[in-house]
Amino acid sequence: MNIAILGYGKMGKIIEKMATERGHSVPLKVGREGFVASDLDDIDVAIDFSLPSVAFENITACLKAGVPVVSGTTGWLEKKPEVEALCKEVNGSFLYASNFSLGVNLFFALNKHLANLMNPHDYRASMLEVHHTQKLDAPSGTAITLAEDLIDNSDSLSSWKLVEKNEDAEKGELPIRAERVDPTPGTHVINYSSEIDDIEIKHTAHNRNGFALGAVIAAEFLFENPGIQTMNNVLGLN
Ligand SMILES: NC(=O)C1=CN([C@@H]2O[C@H](COP(=O)(O)OP(=O)(O)OC[C@H]3O[C@@H](n4cnc5c(N)ncnc54)[C@H](O)[C@@H]3O)[C@@H](O)[C@H]2O)C=CC1
Ligand SMILES: O=C(O)C1=N[C@H](C(=O)O)C[C@H](O)C1
Repeated sequence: MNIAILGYGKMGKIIEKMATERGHSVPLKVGREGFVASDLDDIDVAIDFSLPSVAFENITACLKAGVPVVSGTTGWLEKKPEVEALCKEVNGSFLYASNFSLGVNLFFALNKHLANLMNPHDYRASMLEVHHTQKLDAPSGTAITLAEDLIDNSDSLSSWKLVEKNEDAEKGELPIRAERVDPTPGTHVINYSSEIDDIEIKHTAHNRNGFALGAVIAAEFLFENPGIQTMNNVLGLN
């Protein structure tokens, strides 16, 4: 495939390496200069790992040009319903994931199962995410997915809150703490605490390779399977 990489930063460079190793070409790499519609001629799929402030514009430009888009940028999700509406209107293809690594997608499934198991019991849930200091958004997109899935499987929680200390959350709120420590690629911890004991699950990314490989595999899948897709569909985790 001819892949366009929108956002040629830390992730974009690894995605280029993974895509090339899997036999794809990367004729278009876009940085802060942006792009125009004609740059997308001959592009089969675009992969956007850019900035929260430009992701929406990049994605909608691709969809309007008839180019399928894999979106990994976090921190812009209030506009995702608008993107999905546009995607349907133009009969396009779009796949967003807050995290493309196989390990985190398995961790998402584990989180839902654990939340369901813990639901009837008297434990206080909390979350910690740790990332590098260049990260622009907090909490991470992955933490938001984990929080939404946990809350969906809990009768006592109805929302999440970004906090300095767990005690800053009210009843019914899942506290999420965000720490910024270099060079952390991404760590997520979910803790259930009682007077008697703690239960904890943790995912630690050792590098960014899993995110990049997952994004290229998602692009291959989207090219073959048009429409609005998910990582669960890509990985057969449904
Ligand atoms: N979903 C996932 O699995 C993952 C998502 N991410 C997310 O991907 C995004 C990028 O992460 P990094 O590569 O670490 O950031 P980065 O800051 O290293 O790279 C972003 C790049 O976007 C470029 N850029 C600026 N304006 C642009 C424009 N108009 N169009 C295209 N590119 C433009 C910047 O010059 C920069 O090189 C972040 O939102 C991050 O949270 C990161 C890792 C995994
Ligand atoms: O910005 C990052 O680096 C990461 N962002 C994604 C997120 O916000 O969850 C995925 C991963 O944790 C790395």
